[in-house]
Order: sequence, then C-alpha cells, then structure tokens
Amino acid sequence: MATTTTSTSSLPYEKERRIAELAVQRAAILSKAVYNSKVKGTLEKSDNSPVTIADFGAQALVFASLRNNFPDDNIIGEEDSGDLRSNKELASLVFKAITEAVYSNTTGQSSSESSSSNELGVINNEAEMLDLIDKGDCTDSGKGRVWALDPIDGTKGFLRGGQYAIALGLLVDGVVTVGVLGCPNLGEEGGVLLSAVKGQGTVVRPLTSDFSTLPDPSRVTMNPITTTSDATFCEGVETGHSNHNLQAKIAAGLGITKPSVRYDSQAKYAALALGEAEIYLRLPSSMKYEEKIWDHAAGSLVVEEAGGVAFDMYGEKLDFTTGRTFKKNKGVIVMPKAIQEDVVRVVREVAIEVYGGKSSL
Ligand SMILES: Nc1ncnc2c1ncn2[C@@H]1O[C@H](COP(=O)(O)O)[C@@H](O)[C@H]1OP(=O)(O)O
Ligand SMILES: [Mg+2]
Ligand SMILES: [Mg+2]
Ligand SMILES: [Mg+2]
Repeated sequence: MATTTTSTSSLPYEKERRIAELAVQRAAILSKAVYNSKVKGTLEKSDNSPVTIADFGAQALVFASLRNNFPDDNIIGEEDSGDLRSNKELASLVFKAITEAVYSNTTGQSSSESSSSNELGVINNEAEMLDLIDKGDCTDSGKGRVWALDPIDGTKGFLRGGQYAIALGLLVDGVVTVGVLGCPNLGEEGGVLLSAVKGQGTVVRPLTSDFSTLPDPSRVTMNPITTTSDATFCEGVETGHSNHNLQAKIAAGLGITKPSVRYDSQAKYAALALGEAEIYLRLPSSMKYEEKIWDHAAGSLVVEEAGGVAFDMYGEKLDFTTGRTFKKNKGVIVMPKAIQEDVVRVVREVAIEVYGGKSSL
C-alpha cells in the first residue's frame, strides 16, 4: 500500500490530512520529550485544570504547520499565551523544549528531513512562538474552514503517564471534514496516529520519532456488534468530568456485564475505532459545563468513518457550528451504527429523567 507521502492520487483533502498527520506527529514527539524531562512546567488555569509546557509547545508547533500550509484558514485552539507572557521563565522553557525536541534534531539530518521541518513551519524565536499560540482565538466555527486543536487532551492523563491525545480537526462550514488523533500511549509502543477524511474511512499508523515519516496506513473499523449486551463501555478516569454512577445504570439497562475500560482523554474515541471497546459515554457531571469543540471534532470523525456515530445524550447530532463550545448539545454518546437505536433509547430516557429534556438547555 502506498503511503500518503508518496501517493500521486488527488483525493479530496489529501494535503490537509497529510499536513495534519505530520503536525500532530511532531507535537507528539515534543510531548514525549516533555514527559521524559524533569520539568513539566505545570500551571493551574482559572478553571482549575492543568496546563504544561507540552500543551503550549504542541499548540505552537501545530499552528506553525497550519499557518505555513493554509495561511487563510481560521483556527480554534484551547490555549492562549497569557500565562506565558506573564511568566517569562516558563515561556523560555517552552521555547527551549520546542528547540531541543524538534529543531536540534534536524541538525545534521538529510535535506529531505530538514525540508520536511520547513514544510511543517519553523518557529524562530520566543516572540514568534507566543504570537503563534494566540492564532487559535477564532470564535466562529460555522463558516468556512476552521481548524480545531486540543494540543494535549487529557493533561491530567499526560501527567500521570496515562492516556492523552493530540486532537486536530478541520471544520468546513461547521462540518468535521478531516480528523487526526495522535495517542502516544495507546496500542503499540510509541503510540498510534489515527486519521479520517469525511467519506474516505479511518486509518491508523504507528507514531514515529521521525518528523518526516508517515508509515503505511491500515484501515480500521469498529467492532461490528449487533446487540448492546456484547458491548464494553469506555469512560473517563476522572469522575469529575462525567457521571460514572449514571453510566453504570445505563450499562445495566443495556444488559452490559463486562467491566468498563477507563481511559483519560479523547483517546477514548481512538479506543472505539480500534475495537478496544464499543460505547463511549460522557454524561455531564454538571449541566453548566459546555463541552469544547476541540475535544470532539477529530474523535467524532475518526469514529464515524470507522462505522460509528457520535450524538449528544438526547440522541441528536453534535452541532459544531456554535463557536468554541457546544451550545446545543449536552453529554456525548458514541457507538457503532448497528446498535445506535437501542443505545439512544436507553440513554435518552435516563437523560430526560435526570437532567430534564433538551428544552432545559
Ligand atoms: N469540568 C470538566 N468537565 C468535562 N470535561 C473536562 C472538564 N475539565 C476538563 N475537561 C476535559 O475533559 C477531557 C478529559 O476527559 P476525561 O475525564 O474523560 O479523560 C479533556 O478534554 C479535558 O480537557 P483538557 O484538554 O484540558 O485535558
Ligand atoms: Mg486543558
Ligand atoms: Mg481536552
Ligand atoms: Mg487540552
């Protein structure tokens, strides 16, 4: 099978997919280097969630690739440079981490490798890095081409050596059209890179430590189960982000007896696409919390192109047109198409009973 790097065919969104894959892989290389270094630079954000050198550095690197290749596209990204501008020492550490993990690796490499680094965008200095990080401030997700990036999804998982993901999606007029999920701690050693283009299926390849290489892809499809009692749930590790008690009640209602698989982060979407589980439930622990666009863009397409569907807890499609957060959806449920009717019926009943109907949003 030809790799996309050498393919001469011109499938729709082929360049977007390849650049997104390479950009996410490069950010994954940085994240592993930060994990293996002594200094993580962890800060607490105003919503009490952590952010690290890896989150800022990955956002800068992916945005460098997007700006270099698609300068007219808009971007929504989780992070901004505020905490770095008020903490010069941390800003220097982020730039140093990028330089060491990415650019110092290119010295002495072949010209093809350094040209790949140029293609993915070069960050020349700290000021440029800070400006790049702020390119993800778009607020309108419904029109034109908008990339959505979670540079490190599941920062808590990342910090404890659990699952985390680098999630990059491209919305075209509010529809997720390209999705790439890098999961450095999932599947084989070194992790996996999943990607999907709308209408073209989902593929997986190993994440490599070489920026310029995308190994041959293999097609992935969700497990083709037809009864809910054969399913395994995938849910979060953090009880604060989703309602585990309610999810257990739903599992019982669906006749599920197998213990759930618990993973941090949106690597849960990847786990479903790879057949490690079949149903991902994320029922809100608080109705005040609005799920973020960048948490679900890439994963929802990766699962849909592998034979699944991603809905809200009322069984309606996720509406990515409402800006940085979902305004018309609460909770997320993901499952193979073959069992969607049964899962939606049971989850919807519980959702209405516990949270009230959709009109209460
Ligand atoms: N209060 C919250 N409710 C729901 N999700 C949250 C909350 N705070 C952070 N998250 C996001 O939930 C995801 C992790 O979920 P899980 O608990 O299922 O592993 C991450 O995307 C994390 O964002 P982040 O990207 O900042 O890590
Ligand atoms: Mg975060
Ligand atoms: Mg996230
Ligand atoms: Mg994040």
